[in-house]
Amino acid sequence: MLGQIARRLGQLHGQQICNGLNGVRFKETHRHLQSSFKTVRPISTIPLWPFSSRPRDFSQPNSSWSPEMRKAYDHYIALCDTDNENGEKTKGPWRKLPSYNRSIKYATGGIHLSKFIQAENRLFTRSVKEQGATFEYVVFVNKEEKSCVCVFQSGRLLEGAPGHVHGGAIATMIDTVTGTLAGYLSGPIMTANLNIDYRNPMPLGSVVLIHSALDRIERRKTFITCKVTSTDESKLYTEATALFVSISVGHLFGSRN
Ligand SMILES: CCCCCCCCCCCCCCCC(=O)SCCNC(=O)CCNC(=O)[C@H](O)C(C)(C)COP(=O)(O)OP(=O)(O)OC[C@H]1O[C@@H](n2cnc3c(N)ncnc32)[C@H](O)[C@@H]1OP(=O)(O)O
Repeated sequence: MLGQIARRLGQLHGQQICNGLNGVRFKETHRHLQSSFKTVRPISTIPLWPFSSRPRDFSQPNSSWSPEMRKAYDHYIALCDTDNENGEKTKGPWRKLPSYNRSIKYATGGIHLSKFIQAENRLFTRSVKEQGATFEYVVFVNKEEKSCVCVFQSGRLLEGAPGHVHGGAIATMIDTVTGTLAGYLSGPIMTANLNIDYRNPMPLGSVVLIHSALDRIERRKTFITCKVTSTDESKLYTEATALFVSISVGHLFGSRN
């Protein structure tokens, strides 16, 4: 099929050049030929796949981010790999993970599959288009320490108790961050158990850090601990433990491991 698409594109490409030559005097033909070559790209640069192959990373700074969110982001970005003045890479302990609007996009070839498989589905935390209205977050992992930190800014649509973040929204973020770490360390997983202690109410619109770390791995079980604090870490909002069980992809389609 790809061969057919390539041949068809090749034909169209040739037609465009030939059409440009028809009935045109030499000088004009020459000029036209030049402009044809300027505007018509060589076949090797024409994407054969009709869709964009670069998924959008939703964890990039945007105008809804408060100065505190941006400061925390810049702090961790400075601890990631950087290029120095000589163009050499300096290794940093942290790595920023991209964040897509469907988890299928993390799988090999998933970017393309997501256009066909239940294409309207969206990851819960990335389902609202209005920037800043719900979950603004970015996750950094530290491979050596088997830990991660998420900088999270809650939006106005996440209200629970008046002026404060809904406990379910906090649970969603804890599941997302601990699940991201478990998936990063153990491959495909699902949440089996999540225990949460809400210690202090979290003001709506505030920026917090969600720290997650590996506790232990036992057979198919990955145990993660989690603490949610203010950005200066002086205030503890929430504590949690989570258990993730490794699954085969078949598990998502009804078959047991
Ligand atoms: C660059 C890469 C980055 C990756 C970046 C990815 C980005 C993407 C971001 C999104 C990240 C969102 C992360 C959300 C993830 C969900 O929210 S998943 C949705 C919520 N979870 C579910 O719906 C799961 C429903 N439950 C199930 O499907 C099944 O019960 C489970 C959990 C898969 C386990 O079933 P099973 O495979 O048959 O396993 P089973 O033999 O029963 O148990 C295995 C072991 O676990 C234990 N166990 C099972 N359940 C429990 C339990 N509830 N409590 C205690 N122990 C248990 C068993 O006792 C057993 O222990 P051992 O005998 O080995 O000691």
